[in-house]
Amino acid sequence: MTTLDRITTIKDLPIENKRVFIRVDFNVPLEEENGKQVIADDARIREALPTIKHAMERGARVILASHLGRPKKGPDPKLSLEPVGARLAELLGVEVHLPDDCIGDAAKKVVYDLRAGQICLLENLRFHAEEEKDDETFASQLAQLCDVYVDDAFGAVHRAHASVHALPKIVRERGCGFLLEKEIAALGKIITNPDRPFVAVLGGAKVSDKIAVLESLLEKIDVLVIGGAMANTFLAAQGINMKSSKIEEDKLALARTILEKAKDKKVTVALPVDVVVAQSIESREGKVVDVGSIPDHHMALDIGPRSLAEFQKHFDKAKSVFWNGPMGLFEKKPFSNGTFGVARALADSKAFTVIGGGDSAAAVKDAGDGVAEKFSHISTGGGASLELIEGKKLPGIEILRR
Ligand SMILES: Nc1ncnc2c1ncn2[C@@H]1O[C@H](COP(=O)(O)OP(=O)(O)OP(=O)(O)O)[C@@H](O)[C@H]1O
Ligand SMILES: O=C(O)[C@H](O)COP(=O)(O)O
Repeated sequence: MTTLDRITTIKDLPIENKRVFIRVDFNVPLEEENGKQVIADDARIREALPTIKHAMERGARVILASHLGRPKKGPDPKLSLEPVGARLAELLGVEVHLPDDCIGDAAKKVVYDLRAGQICLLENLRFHAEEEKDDETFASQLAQLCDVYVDDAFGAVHRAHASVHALPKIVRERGCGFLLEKEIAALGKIITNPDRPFVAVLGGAKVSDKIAVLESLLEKIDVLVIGGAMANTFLAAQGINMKSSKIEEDKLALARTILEKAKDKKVTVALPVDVVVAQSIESREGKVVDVGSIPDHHMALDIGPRSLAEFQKHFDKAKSVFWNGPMGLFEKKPFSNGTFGVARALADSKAFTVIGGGDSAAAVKDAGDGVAEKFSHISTGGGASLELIEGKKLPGIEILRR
């Protein structure tokens, strides 16, 4: 359910002077520089600031908790939240206390010493395997730290993990932060009550990752625009020889079924008419060819300019757009024009534009100054936004309802 029905927002929770546990999603991309872990994109930290600031200003004792990466065997220094704490301290201009564990005496000591308006960030929740098992004992150890629970970790609400599910189940005073509220409102609007025409733009690497979302979108949209490696499979399904392009052979029949369903539902499908090809993903330059004329030993790595112009016609008429997945190998310059072109075209459209996280959100930030700011909503959740669009009930949201 994509509404805030029966969910209390932080504004209405009794947080003054209380110990308030805020589950955030600080699972940020890291890069190693001179042996140190450096944050490559701090968007998820910035997006959580309104909730954190609100709690501090209202005199709460703020306990932040997050996962980072997927540690397999207990604590891993490379996945410590310490660099995140340092960035947060810079952004807030206050000290952020960092206990070296999220439960037990280390955490209790720091949390119980907090005064009103002070803040701490617990160490990576996934250093305990119990987090991903939704373990109730682990959740009760976290519950010992707090009086009030706030979930602002949209990127993690599709996970039934202890800090997003078992914990709020046992904390009576619970609700959502401003980011979760904003995400539910924007994604909810686009799937429950979109202004029409409603255009979905899907791309990325695999059809298999997006079958469920594709099928559910077909019930709601007017136009389906497909690009990226995903389009290769659809073009091959129509009998086009994609030569060395990345395609999913075992999804050709499924692609045909989706195209038939789209026809039944009167959904217009727009596929690339030209592509940028090269002999390898390492090639320094690409060549634009029509989709039916890909030379031997060449692969499609981006959509071409005519495809972009065709897609643009749909964007110009659209009133709502949902975009997930890049149009090509956008990380490499010769193959980035299609993705950046779609980003700029959507930024300039008058439609309500929503990006479903992941690579497309990163691409929009690289597309040029001011492009990202022009989107109506860029979700901080990849998997979570897709599952919400599919119409699934997400455990971290449902558990907050009264
Ligand atoms: N034609 C293509 N050939 C090869 N790789 C491609 C092509 N088109 C897109 N890609 C690659 O697909 C990857 C993105 O695919 P993915 O399905 O993961 O996208 P996403 O859903 O936006 O990301 P996330 O899973 O992080 O939410 C990018 O690394 C991109 O370079
Ligand atoms: O980055 C994400 O999509 C969220 O933080 C969830 O992370 P996960 O896929 O490792 O559970």
